[in-house]
Amino acid sequence: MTGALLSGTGITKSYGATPALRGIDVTVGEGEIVAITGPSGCGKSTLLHCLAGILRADEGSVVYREQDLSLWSEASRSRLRRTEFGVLFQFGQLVPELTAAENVALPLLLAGSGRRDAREAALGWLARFGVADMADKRPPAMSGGQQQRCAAARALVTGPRVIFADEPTGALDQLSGEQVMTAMVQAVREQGSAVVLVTHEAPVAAYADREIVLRDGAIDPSGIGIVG
Ligand SMILES: Nc1ncnc2c1ncn2[C@@H]1O[C@H](COP(=O)(O)OP(=O)(O)OP(=O)(O)O)[C@@H](O)[C@H]1O
Repeated sequence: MTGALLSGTGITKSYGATPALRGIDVTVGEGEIVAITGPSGCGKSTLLHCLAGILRADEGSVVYREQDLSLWSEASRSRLRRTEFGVLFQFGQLVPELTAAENVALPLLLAGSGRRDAREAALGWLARFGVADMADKRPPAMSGGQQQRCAAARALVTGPRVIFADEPTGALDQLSGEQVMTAMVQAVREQGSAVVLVTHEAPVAAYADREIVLRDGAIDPSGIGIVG
C-alpha cells in the first residue's frame, strides 16, 4: 500500500428519515483489498455506492486521486465508473440481448477500443474466469454462476484502478464463489487494482487485506469482524 487512492471523510447518508451512514471515515490504498462487513442493514451497500460515486452523500466527501467526487457532475462520475472504476454486484446485471463476449467487450468499446481488439480481450477474460465456452451464449442461456463469472470479467476488462464489488458471490454456491474470488483476486493483484468488497461471508472477507466493520451506520471501533 502506497498511500490513499480513495478516501471518504465524514460520509453521512439518510434515506428520508432513515439514517444509513453516520459519519464514516475510510481509506483505500493503491492495490488494497478492503472488505466492508457488518450485520444486515448496517449500511454496507450504501457506503460502497457512495464511494463509487453512484450515490451522493448528504454530508462528507469522497476523494479519489486527490479529486473530490462530491463536486463532480453525475456525467463525470458516470464516465469515471466506465474508465477507472469497475463495478460488480450480486446479480451480474449483464445485458441480456448481448452474448457473453459482447457483454465483456462493451466497456472496452465504450472506451474507444476497436471491435477486434475488444473481442480478443473479452475472450481472454472469459477464459480466465473459466467460461470461454460461454462466449457466444446470451445470459438467459447461462447459469447464475456462469453469468457472475462473465460479470466479473466485464468488471476487470478495462484494468480499473478500483473495483467495487457488492456481495459478488452472494448468489453462488461455495465452490463457484471461491472460483470467482480466486480468479478476481489473482487478476487484481496482477493489475494492481484496489477492491472495495461488501460481503457477509467470512471466507470471502478473508480474501481482503483489511476488514472494516460497520454497525448501525458507523464503523465499529472494536474492529471485531467476521474474519477470525
Ligand atoms: N433505497 C432505500 N430507501 C430507503 N431506505 C433504504 C434504501 N436503501 C437502504 N435503505 C436503508 O438504509 C439502511 C442501510 O442499508 P444498506 O442496504 O446500505 O445496508 P447493508 O448493510 O448493505 O444491508 P444488507 O446486508 O442487508 O444488504 C437500512 O436501514 C436500509 O433499510
